[in-house]
Amino acid sequence: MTCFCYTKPTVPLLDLFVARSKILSSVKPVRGEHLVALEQASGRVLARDLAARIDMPGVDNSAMDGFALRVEEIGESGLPVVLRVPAGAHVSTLSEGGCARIFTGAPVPSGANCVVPQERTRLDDAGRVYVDGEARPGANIRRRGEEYREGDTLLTAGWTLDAAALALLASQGIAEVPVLPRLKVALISTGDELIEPGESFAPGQVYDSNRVILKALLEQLDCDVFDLGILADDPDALREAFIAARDGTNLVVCTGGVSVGEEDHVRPVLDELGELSFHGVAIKPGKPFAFGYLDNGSPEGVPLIGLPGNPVASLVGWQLLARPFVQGCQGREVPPLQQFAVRAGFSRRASPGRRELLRVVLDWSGSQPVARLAGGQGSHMLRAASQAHGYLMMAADIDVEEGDEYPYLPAGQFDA
Ligand SMILES: Nc1nc2c(c(=O)[nH]1)N[C@H]1C(S)=C(S)[C@@H](COP(=O)(O)OP(=O)(O)OC[C@H]3O[C@@H](n4cnc5c(N)ncnc54)[C@H](O)[C@@H]3O)O[C@H]1N2
Ligand code: MOO
Repeated sequence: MTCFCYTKPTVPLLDLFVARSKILSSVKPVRGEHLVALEQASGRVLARDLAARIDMPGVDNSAMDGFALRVEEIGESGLPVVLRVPAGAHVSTLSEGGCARIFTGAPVPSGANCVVPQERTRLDDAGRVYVDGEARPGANIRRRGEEYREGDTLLTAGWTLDAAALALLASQGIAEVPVLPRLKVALISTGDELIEPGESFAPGQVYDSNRVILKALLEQLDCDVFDLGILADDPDALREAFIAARDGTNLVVCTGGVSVGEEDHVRPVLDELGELSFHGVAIKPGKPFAFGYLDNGSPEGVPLIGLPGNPVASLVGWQLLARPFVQGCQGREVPPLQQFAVRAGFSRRASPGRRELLRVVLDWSGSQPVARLAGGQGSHMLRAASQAHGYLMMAADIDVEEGDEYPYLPAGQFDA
């Protein structure tokens, strides 16, 4: 008699932080660099350290609209205005016994040692300036090079060129920036039940939500995404797609079909076309996360990340494991997980053998924030995930007690 035995030997699940260091130790940053125009550089990753070309500020200049003068010449009889210095003027010289009308950002004339804001001055009919209150040498003068000097490092290799970084480079007159190549990522959904948003729905079908958000998340990180669409639960289709995906890409990401049922083909096809590194992480949701390599003739192969099909498990697997791997491969610095202690506003039974990442909102109505469940916690329940401010991370096998503190992971850290 043939006996179908579904109980396979249990492979121990990897602890979340062990899985994180394992995947991060596999990072191989993209190589090569090219120049892009500053206005095309938003979100790109800097390929080399960049040094300042000019002192900042480039010249001693005024921090205020007012009058530049010599402190020691301030007296009862006032000072005549002998110069007018708007921003953009050349550096001039202040003659002895006079003061200069000056504007914010304008070069302070040599000889002057203080700028008095106009609100603290009076002007008489003869055009002489009188100072109210104290004036100190150096006041309201931004000194040449006080922020940094020519040759100082401005930004280091691996820096993400966000708005402030671009402004810094523009302030140095830099018009082109050396950046790393974009990471090329192939993206695949698997599942006979999946249909595209916008298509008409029949009971039993499921709209593919994972691919939509993964594409958006990869693009937010400035990856070049090759969207290979939805595949049937069929090993031949998956094999063909993996073979197509491994050529000319730096990474393959797929969702669904990564668990242990006979309709789950990711792991067997990966075993056939490459090598599994690990499969199964002790988190809920997100357990059947898989990481390995597809052979493509190169010594390293192409990394493959298999995310679970359940939508919240896919999102959590992305945020905690896939995203830091992508950042590392892009040449970016990978920040550690941000977490701080927050009180639970509920009690809950622990999940056996897995850390559970509860989707919570923070209630700030009291003196301290309290975490409340954002809604249903099933790994198929996207509504609570969409409304959550973050995750309260429960330890495996330890119940949550209302009023006790637990690590809280703000969701904002997972935004690009
Ligand atoms: N016998 C066992 N069954 C399951 C286990 C297990 O350990 N033993 N693990 C469970 C866990 S945990 C998860 S998570 C899921 C993940 O399974 P798969 O990665 O194989 O995903 P599928 O079976 O293909 O789909 C699961 C679920 O998610 C829906 N889905 C799939 N893809 C998408 C998509 N792109 N967009 C939206 N929804 C998607 C799919 O329709 C299913 O409902 O396995 C458990 N089972
Ligand atoms: O990852 Mo699953 O239940 O842990 O969704």
